[in-house]
Amino acid sequence: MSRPHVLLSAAVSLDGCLDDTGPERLLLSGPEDFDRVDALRAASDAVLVGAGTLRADRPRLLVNSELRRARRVEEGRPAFPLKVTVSASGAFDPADPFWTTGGDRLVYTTDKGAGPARDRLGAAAEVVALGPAVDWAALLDDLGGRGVRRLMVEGGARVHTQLLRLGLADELRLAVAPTVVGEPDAPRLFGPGAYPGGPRSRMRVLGTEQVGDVIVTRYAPTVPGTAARATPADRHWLRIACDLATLCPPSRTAFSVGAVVVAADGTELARGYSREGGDPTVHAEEAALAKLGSDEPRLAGATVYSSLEPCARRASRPKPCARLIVEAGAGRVVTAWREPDTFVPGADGIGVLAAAGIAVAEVPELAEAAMIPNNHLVNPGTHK
Ligand SMILES: NC(=O)C1=CN([C@@H]2O[C@H](COP(=O)(O)OP(=O)(O)OC[C@H]3O[C@@H](n4cnc5c(N)ncnc54)[C@H](OP(=O)(O)O)[C@@H]3O)[C@@H](O)[C@H]2O)C=CC1
Ligand SMILES: Nc1c(N[C@@H]2O[C@H](COP(=O)(O)O)[C@@H](O)[C@H]2O)[nH]c(=O)[nH]c1=O
Repeated sequence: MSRPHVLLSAAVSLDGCLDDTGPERLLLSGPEDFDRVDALRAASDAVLVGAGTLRADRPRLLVNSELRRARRVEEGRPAFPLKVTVSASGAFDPADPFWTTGGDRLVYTTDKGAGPARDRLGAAAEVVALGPAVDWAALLDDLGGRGVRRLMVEGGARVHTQLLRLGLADELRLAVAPTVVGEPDAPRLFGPGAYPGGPRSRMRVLGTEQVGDVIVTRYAPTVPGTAARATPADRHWLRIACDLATLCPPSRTAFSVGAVVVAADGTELARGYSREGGDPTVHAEEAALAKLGSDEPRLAGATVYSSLEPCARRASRPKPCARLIVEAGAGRVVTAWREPDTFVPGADGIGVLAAAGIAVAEVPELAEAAMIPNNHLVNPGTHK
């Protein structure tokens, strides 16, 4: 089931605070920036805040522009995005404007929190219990199942911190306001703890703009996931591998494949594609790995992204790519497309990797992109 695109949105002071400690909500954005936020909400299927933000800010979380609401309706969408919140306690005040304005509302909570939440909210919201604890991956799966494609998360600190730490955010859109809060107890955007890749890993900057007097920067995570399910950063690297496949010299007797090797801190180590450099039989993963010394320390724990499942048997070379990956010491493979029977019936590169203890994540949403440069070779009706 596909999860929504998760956009973390926040405004911070120059010292990284989301708010001050006073009773009034601190407006870090100016009018132009609040209008940018309104446009982002209008482009989202759902907007989420934690219960702490509901208590501190009493937000309405509406699309304020009438024109934007009208456009949504013209497109066959509800005027307002779904409003979502998360709570363990289920302690809500039904008089808060979150529950009395806008469109549909949804609460994710624990088995324990569901009773109090239902008692207090009645018909104002649907309450979903996710077990003894709220598991963010399950929450995103559930939203995906409801047709939510774009989720905008508007904080607060604890919610942003968890989504970034878990590698579940596709993008962080951060407005930095020209002000310093200076209070030691003011809430900071990200709390202390371990983040993917550690402090030396760097996100990608997707773009930056000045909006009124704030600077808005868009960041995307780069650190590979660690589990059998692909993360947003994994999909980014795999898209690059699929793009590389389009660079392959054409062939009627071999697949066009792209590969990227990425270290555990999100640094790209090498990339390659089939028949790169005029070698008529070199494979993408082989070409990428050949650019690294066998003593490259970052290979241990690296992830190999390959548009096609690494090969398990080959006629032209002694070692198939699945074996090369095992011998290189990489810990994980992410791939878009299982090898069809076109050239090697029953090839099971994923099986070879799994037998060697390598975690394999498949991203079937990108299979079509991986197939495009191979359309002349495969009949889509016969893919396994
Ligand atoms: N400048 C900006 O852009 C923004 C600023 N803010 C500021 O941030 C501050 C609020 O941040 P914060 O206090 O961290 O609050 P959050 O909005 O992150 O909410 C935290 C609460 O959400 C619930 N929650 C979070 N994660 C889970 C989970 N995994 N399982 C179950 N429940 C969960 C809990 O609710 P419960 O207690 O009910 O169990 C928890 O207490 C305010 O000062 C606000 O003004 C907020 C948004 C944007
Ligand atoms: N203070 C602050 C933000 N706070 C966010 O805006 C929400 C309230 O929106 P509304 O219901 O429309 O008033 C609030 O709950 C919090 O998520 N956002 C920003 O872009 N910039 C800011 O300076």
